[in-house]
Amino acid sequence: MGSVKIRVKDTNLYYGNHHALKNINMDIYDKSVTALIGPSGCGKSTFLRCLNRMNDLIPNVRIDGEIQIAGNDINKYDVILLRKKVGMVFQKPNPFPMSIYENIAYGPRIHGTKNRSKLDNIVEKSLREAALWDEVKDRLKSNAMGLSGGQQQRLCIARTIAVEPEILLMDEPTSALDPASTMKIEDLMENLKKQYTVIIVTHNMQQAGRISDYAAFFLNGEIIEYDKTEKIFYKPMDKRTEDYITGRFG
Ligand SMILES: Nc1ncnc2c1ncn2[C@@H]1O[C@H](COP(=O)(O)OP(=O)(O)OP(=O)(O)O)[C@@H](O)[C@H]1O
Repeated sequence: MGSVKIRVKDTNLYYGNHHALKNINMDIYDKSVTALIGPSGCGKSTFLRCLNRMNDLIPNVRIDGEIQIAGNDINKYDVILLRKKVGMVFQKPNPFPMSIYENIAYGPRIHGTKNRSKLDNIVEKSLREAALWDEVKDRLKSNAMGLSGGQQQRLCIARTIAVEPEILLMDEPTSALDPASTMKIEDLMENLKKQYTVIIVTHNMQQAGRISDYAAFFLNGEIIEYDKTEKIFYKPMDKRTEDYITGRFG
């Protein structure tokens, strides 16, 4: 377990009049996987989007409180740099309609790396870290849209890693994938957490149990319980957590 990487203080979020996140306080640890769990509509994705200020793009959103990364208020960052530091992988793989190589090289180029051999190195390193290199090394020039869904999702992970983030946000990254691809991504998480702070939204309780170190149970915009995953799963303090974990609702 690492030190506190993200500190969320007294955070509320409103979509117009709808109070979607209620007084969230949470320390998220470096070099570990934190799972956000809870029934549909409880605010997990909204919370994830707070961490890289993606909610700023949605009209009529109001956020108060403070979120710090390594002690610094995220509102004080340049938003482009914040999103480089805090990468995001979405539910549906969304590769760019260009070659596998270009998908990975795109971000580093935008951030100023022009040298071809440096880019080659970044592409190889990122694809290796995302456990995709061996499958694609002979067809880096092929269009990424020709990859399988599971390969596309690992490509999206590689693309995120390529700009050297510190934090990886994953919003149900395996829910559109078959079981074999899901296992590959779960295996990958073990390695990713050695380098990054990983935060994952998942509806799959087995998955949360297998891959996360910490779990936060959300309900109606509140965090009901947040602790080591073992504790949340085997000795929850709150009856509502227990009911959710054991499948009584949600
Ligand atoms: N752009 C938006 N505008 C208005 N309300 C929104 C918006 N996005 C989400 N909401 C509302 O905020 C609440 C929380 O939604 P959110 O998507 O964060 O939940 P979730 O826990 O991620 O759900 P799911 O598990 O179904 O993805 C819901 O009531 C939802 O309808």
